[in-house]
Amino acid sequence: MIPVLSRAQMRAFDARAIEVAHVPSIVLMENAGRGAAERILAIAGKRRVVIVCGSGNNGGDGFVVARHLLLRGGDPSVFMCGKPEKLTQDARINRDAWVGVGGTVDLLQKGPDLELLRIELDGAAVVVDAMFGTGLDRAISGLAAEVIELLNTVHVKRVALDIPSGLDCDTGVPLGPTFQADLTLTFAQPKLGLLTPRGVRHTGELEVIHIGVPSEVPADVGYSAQLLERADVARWLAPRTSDAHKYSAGHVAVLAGSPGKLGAALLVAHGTLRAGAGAATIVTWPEAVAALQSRVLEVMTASIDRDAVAASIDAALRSKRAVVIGPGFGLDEPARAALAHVLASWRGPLVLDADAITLLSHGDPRLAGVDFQRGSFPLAGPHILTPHAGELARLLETTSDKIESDRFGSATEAARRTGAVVLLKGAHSIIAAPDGRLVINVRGTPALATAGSGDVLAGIIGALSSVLEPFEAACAGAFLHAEGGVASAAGADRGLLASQIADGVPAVLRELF
Ligand SMILES: NC(=O)C1=CN([C@@H]2O[C@H](COP(=O)(O)OP(=O)(O)OC[C@H]3O[C@@H](n4cnc5c(N)ncnc54)[C@H](O)[C@@H]3O)[C@@H](O)[C@H]2O)[C@H](O)CC1
Ligand SMILES: [K+]
Repeated sequence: MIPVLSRAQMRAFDARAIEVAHVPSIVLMENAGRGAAERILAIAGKRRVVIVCGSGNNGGDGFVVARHLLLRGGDPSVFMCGKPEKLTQDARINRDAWVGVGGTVDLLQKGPDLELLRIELDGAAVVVDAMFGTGLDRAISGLAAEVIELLNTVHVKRVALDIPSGLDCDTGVPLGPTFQADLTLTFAQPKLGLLTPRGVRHTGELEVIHIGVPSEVPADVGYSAQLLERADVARWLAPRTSDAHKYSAGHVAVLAGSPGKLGAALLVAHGTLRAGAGAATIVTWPEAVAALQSRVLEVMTASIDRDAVAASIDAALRSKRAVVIGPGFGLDEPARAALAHVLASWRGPLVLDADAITLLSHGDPRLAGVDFQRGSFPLAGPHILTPHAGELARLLETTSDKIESDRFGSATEAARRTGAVVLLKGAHSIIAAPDGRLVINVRGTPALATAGSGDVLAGIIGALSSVLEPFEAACAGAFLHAEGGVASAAGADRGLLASQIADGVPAVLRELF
């Protein structure tokens, strides 16, 4: 896993690299700028690269990029937006080094100067944003804001150094006018704000440039989250042994579906089986069972007697390894009674999704005996909640907008309050544990935003939770779901069916082992 840092942690990181690891800041800047220049040269070749530098260290990186491009046969052109007398020490050294190799700097000081920038951008291959990085602490205004608006309109590949100027480093919320990058080359470690759905819209593709800091530094200074990597999932999941039989691989009960919403139950079961469960049983309402019997081949069914909810669920859950509850299950009294009984009696892995989360958020004391809003820990056992922003907003009694503005904080808060692992869905799913661990899955494709996608995810996690700890099951589930979608979408950004996401999973598993 790759540590993801906040603004404050990034500052501590720099300080530690400089003071404890004795890597001078000017060396870090050189490594950052040279690494970025290599990447930009690969895109632009000999074509023009326009670099706009601020007066802080982000601008310093920009001067280093310019020098390396020029020395390797590129065609850099440098503008400075900011007062030369405000250049930081390292930025000044690198401005002078750029001038020393024959470079020039065009100062942008007033509106009409933008015309020169516009002319230079015409026909350029790349524009590099080196205006603000982790030092940004307020909305960009004045001439710098006009520069950003101009850069955002030109048809030139936009590359941001470290962070797109204008984006909040911690939340990914644009503070005002914000550079719209196609590619962000971030230095040393990914930053939190680059990985939220809002942040991603400004970040574009994300690449990390190593700047020569010893690898133990992030752990020394602490980090807020971790990026999930393929190797993590490969380490957790073991290949099946040759003597596996269907029950040793785990039998998952799926409490889902209701008349008119049978697809949800089928998709959960499909996801469960594709992710390696040995068997799946859909446990649902009698009329849903009747309708399912003509449709399912690989899945078993059991019905919940509305007059004997507890007894019929007990019978259906006997010898099951994990339970998934919620998709299409309903919000009526029998559904509530079923959920209350499962919460009170089932002590194995439990994945709560969709209607189960909505029922929980109504705060019915019969469900868990405790009120979430009072900050207690009502869910006992290895539980995983898989809300989207709207469901989490209901659970935390807030708005989706507030959740989206602080996804990391919201997921962490929900995990702390419920005592469950919380997977917050979205363009980048995040997984929070009650102990504060936070993991981000950046894999996936826009094609995953399709009806039933969440049902498949719940099913995949259900299968994994019968063989892994809940936190690992949720992380690995997010990975398999995303990669299954990528495999089946085959490059398309839409048109994917939820069942195809599940169908992509076995090939992803094969590649992992
Ligand atoms: N990660 C590393 O190890 C390295 C990072 N480097 C680069 O340094 C920047 C951070 O540089 P810093 O000088 O701290 O700040 P900025 O350049 O981002 O900003 C300059 C300055 O601007 C002021 N400011 C903040 N907000 C505004 C605003 N809205 N309008 C006007 N002025 C504003 C504030 O005072 C800032 O200090 C990091 O991102 C990397 O790119 C180094 O290369 C070393 C290695
Ligand atoms: K920048």
